[in-house]
Amino acid sequence: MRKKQKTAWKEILKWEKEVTGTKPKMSTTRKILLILGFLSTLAAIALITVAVTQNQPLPKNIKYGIVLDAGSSHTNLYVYEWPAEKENDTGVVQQVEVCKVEGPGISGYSQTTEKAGPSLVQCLRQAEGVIPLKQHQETPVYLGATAGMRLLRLENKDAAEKVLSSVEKTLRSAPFNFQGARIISGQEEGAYGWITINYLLGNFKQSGWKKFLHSLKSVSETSGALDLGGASTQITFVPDEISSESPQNLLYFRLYGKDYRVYTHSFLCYGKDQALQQKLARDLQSTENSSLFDPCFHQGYQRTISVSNFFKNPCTSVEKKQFPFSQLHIEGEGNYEKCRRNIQNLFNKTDCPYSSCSFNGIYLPPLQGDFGAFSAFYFVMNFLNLTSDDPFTLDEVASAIKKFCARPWHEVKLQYHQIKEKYLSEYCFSGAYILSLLENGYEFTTENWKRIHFLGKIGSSDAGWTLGYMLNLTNMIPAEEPPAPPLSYGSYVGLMVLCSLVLVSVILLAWLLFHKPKCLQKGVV
Ligand SMILES: Nc1ccn([C@@H]2O[C@H](COP(=O)(O)OP(=O)(O)OP(=O)(O)O)[C@@H](O)[C@H]2O)c(=O)n1
Ligand SMILES: [Ca+2]
Repeated sequence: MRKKQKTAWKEILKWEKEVTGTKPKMSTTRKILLILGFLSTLAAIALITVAVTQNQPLPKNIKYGIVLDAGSSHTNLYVYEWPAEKENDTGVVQQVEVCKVEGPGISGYSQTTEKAGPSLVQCLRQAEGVIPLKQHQETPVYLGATAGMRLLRLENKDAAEKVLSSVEKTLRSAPFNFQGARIISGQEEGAYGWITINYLLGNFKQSGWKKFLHSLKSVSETSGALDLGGASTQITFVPDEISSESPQNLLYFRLYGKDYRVYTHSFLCYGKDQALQQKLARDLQSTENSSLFDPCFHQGYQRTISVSNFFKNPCTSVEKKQFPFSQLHIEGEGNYEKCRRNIQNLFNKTDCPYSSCSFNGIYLPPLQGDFGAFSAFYFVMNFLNLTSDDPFTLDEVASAIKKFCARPWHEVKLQYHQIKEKYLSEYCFSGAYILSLLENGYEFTTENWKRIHFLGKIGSSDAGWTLGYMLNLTNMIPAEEPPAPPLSYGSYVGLMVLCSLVLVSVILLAWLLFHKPKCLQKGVV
């Protein structure tokens, strides 16, 4: 190979000697240019190597946090993780584990309060397996209880305190850093749900073009949050203009250097389980015997409820009445229209002391922007196959629910035998209730219906209040935008490579122009 090359060179020299009649000779300028070119190439290579190696991100230092969502129907334990050095960035915290606690929500332990804490042990063990042993002690653990415990506190304060003590005892005995177990307010629940989805959607901190484009628009580009639980429901959004009519519904946040004026309201007793209880309590008022035909259950479905326990609940106690029977037999009729009319009675639209209201005389400013609807809004719509990316119209949704409600129970049960009977039997009611709440309660129309997005997860994280709660308690959302390098690591390296390539090309071009190899000279080619 080398021999071949040598011969080729000899040939070229010979040919050059023949053409020019002189020995090939390189001028001093060319020599300098050649050396310069060579040195520049070396410099460019060195520059890229240094950029890539010196600025490589350090090995990730992961932090963890645990939040238990003690809901009315059940408790979920969430484990979150984030890179320590990016703590204040938006969208860096993500859910890595969720564990559903066996049995009822903690408010379900009102008769056996000492068992509330131990019910959480299995999920705490699961979290121990996910988080590296050496980080257990530094991992914060929070428990927030929602509407189920708010109701228990109203019904029996002592029992509610005992349940909280029991869960606190268990959480303190876990190897993590216990940070508190408390009942959060409906306002907090709404606000943290709104923070969670906007954090996960990346709506708080914008960079580059997005920031520029958004600065041109006057409206705040956040998404509203609709949360439907078992015992309460929350609506939270940034209205177009805020009036100070109902200060208890307004919250002010400063996040990443921007002010947000947020409207929120939590309706206790309007979660889907308590709404059903309320509906049954009203139906009972006009019942003479122990049988009740219910249009919101499928035809052929039967359920028996105990009347004595029924009115202990603060959501139904106003309807309390003496009945000559202790058991009530409910029989399904499967009639969607009748069910909607029946549910409508839960929303009192007559009195409104403000410029506009949702229902029961509660202030609601005009709806604004997109909404993320999660928890039971998602569970129910997902079951009914109504959550596709190409959104269904309000009419399509109504007719799908109507069709589902009209199906006989034995057929539904056969098709969905894997689904818990409690859930399955109530999807007809829940579908109708969701439409009533959104259409009659909040007054969503055919037009703005398409701005509701039913979502279970955003990325790997569940939509819900827990992430926002942890972000707030760990001070992970700064009020002011933290200073950030103008370029990301990837863009920086890319730019270095591009500049180096341009540099080499310019030098090569200059060399070619000065050197003028024979092949580029006129007449040779
Ligand atoms: N696959 C599922 C899961 C849950 N549910 C129902 O959805 C409702 C709400 O669940 P969730 O959002 O978990 O409510 P909680 O957090 O328990 O209640 P709250 O927020 O009111 O305290 C409950 O009635 C539950 O039975 C459902 O229909 N289908
Ligand atoms: Ca909930």
